[in-house]
Amino acid sequence: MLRLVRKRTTMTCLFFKQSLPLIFNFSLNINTSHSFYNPLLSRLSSSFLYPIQSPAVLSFCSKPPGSEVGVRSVRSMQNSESISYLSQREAAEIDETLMGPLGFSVDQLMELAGLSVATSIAEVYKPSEYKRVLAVCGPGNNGGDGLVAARHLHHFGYKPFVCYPKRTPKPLYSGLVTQLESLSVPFISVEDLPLDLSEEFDILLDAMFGFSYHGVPRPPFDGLIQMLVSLRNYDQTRQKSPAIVSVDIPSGWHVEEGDIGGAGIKPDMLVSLTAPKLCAKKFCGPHHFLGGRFVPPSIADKYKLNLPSYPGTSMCVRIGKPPQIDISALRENYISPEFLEEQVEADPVDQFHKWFEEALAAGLKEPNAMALSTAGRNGKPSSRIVLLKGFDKNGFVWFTNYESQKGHQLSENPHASLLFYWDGLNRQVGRLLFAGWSFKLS
Ligand SMILES: NC(=O)C1=CN([C@@H]2O[C@H](COP(=O)(O)OP(=O)(O)OC[C@H]3O[C@@H](n4cnc5c(N)ncnc54)[C@H](O)[C@@H]3O)[C@@H](O)[C@H]2O)[C@H](O)CC1
Ligand SMILES: [K+]
Repeated sequence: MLRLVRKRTTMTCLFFKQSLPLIFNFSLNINTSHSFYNPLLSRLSSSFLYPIQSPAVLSFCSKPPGSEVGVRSVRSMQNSESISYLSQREAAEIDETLMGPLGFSVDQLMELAGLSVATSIAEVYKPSEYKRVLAVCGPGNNGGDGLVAARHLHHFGYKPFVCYPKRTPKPLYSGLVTQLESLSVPFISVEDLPLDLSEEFDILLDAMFGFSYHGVPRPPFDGLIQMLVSLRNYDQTRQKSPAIVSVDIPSGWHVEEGDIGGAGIKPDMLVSLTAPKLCAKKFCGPHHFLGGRFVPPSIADKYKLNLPSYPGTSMCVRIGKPPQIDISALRENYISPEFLEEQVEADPVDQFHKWFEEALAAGLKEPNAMALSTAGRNGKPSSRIVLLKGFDKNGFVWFTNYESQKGHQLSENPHASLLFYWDGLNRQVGRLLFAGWSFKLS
């Protein structure tokens, strides 16, 4: 268990007098040539080596020393071997108990299940890349989860489509359909589905069958399942094929034995609800999530459920390890407006002010967070994130503990660098070089 201890200590404001100009770095639009970049750099760096004459002490603040105020524990993710799996009978029994003695309604549980599915998808597949979602919904509650998930995905910024060939004539289901229609979510019949699903959709949400499935699939679901199976087979060569996300059970799989025969759906993501069913042991896709954050302790105790805890207010939690990622393949294509030399403010602080206001207006999280790099007498650099507390023509202000590593390093070597990274604006602003720093007041 990792224990994070946050201490409140004497905070002292360090003020760095800006002695040297800012250099603005920005992400390059890969389609645009930025011939202004070098002249701009050379212009800005021409005064780079001027030594500071008299470091000024300008402003300070300090808080009284306090004691430890917060202890937070971080629970490590349980590994998938120790997690509980339910038989088909247990899953049905839990469902009945929840909706009987425990006082839940099916509407409530379905809403929470569908929301869990939508939030799991949003954790892995961003709408900027995986926008078009086809929810293929079956006749039972698994299909209802799919309808609810489609609604939430719409609100999360996806473009959902629904294929719901066997509608259940109950108010719960017709209500879910009406809600989707009121959002103009298109319903597509099986006949109108494109032959090649991969051309039209980025995510295929498999909400056909859950834990009550038996036997072999009857039409039209046999054909729909086959479409998902063949999609995976023939799309191997494509650069990007749609992600298949299964709700609770990969449809067509035996609820306990899994993909008997090996010719079934191979989802990329499985969202188990309440607890994984036995077939989930056979799931070998990269993303296994748990949803359905409504299990009371009496159920957990009775069925000896050993499940990962949900973080914070999340409606879903990953089971097992996240997939291995090829770090070298991580690459964003930054598309930014052109930034021309004539648009640059003469004073770098004015330019910073302009960009800082843009970062604020864009609603970025903590735009005042900046990497502060310092090195002590031994020349070994260290960086950390600190919060900017103010700036003007005279310098940039943040608070730090005088006794901290950075405090010590700055007392030995007054040179430091600041770097702001404003993701969302595709912009980083740095580096600010300083010489001269203030001393604590109290
Ligand atoms: N407690 C929870 O975890 C909750 C889970 N939810 C979801 O509900 C499903 C289980 O729902 P249920 O209605 O019992 O069953 P299914 O959706 O699996 O499907 C039943 C439906 O399918 C038909 N059917 C069965 N076998 C076949 C077949 N071989 N071919 C064609 N049709 C078949 C059957 O006749 C029924 O009409 C669970 O997995 C979760 O996804 C709740 O939403 C919330 C509580
Ligand atoms: K399913």
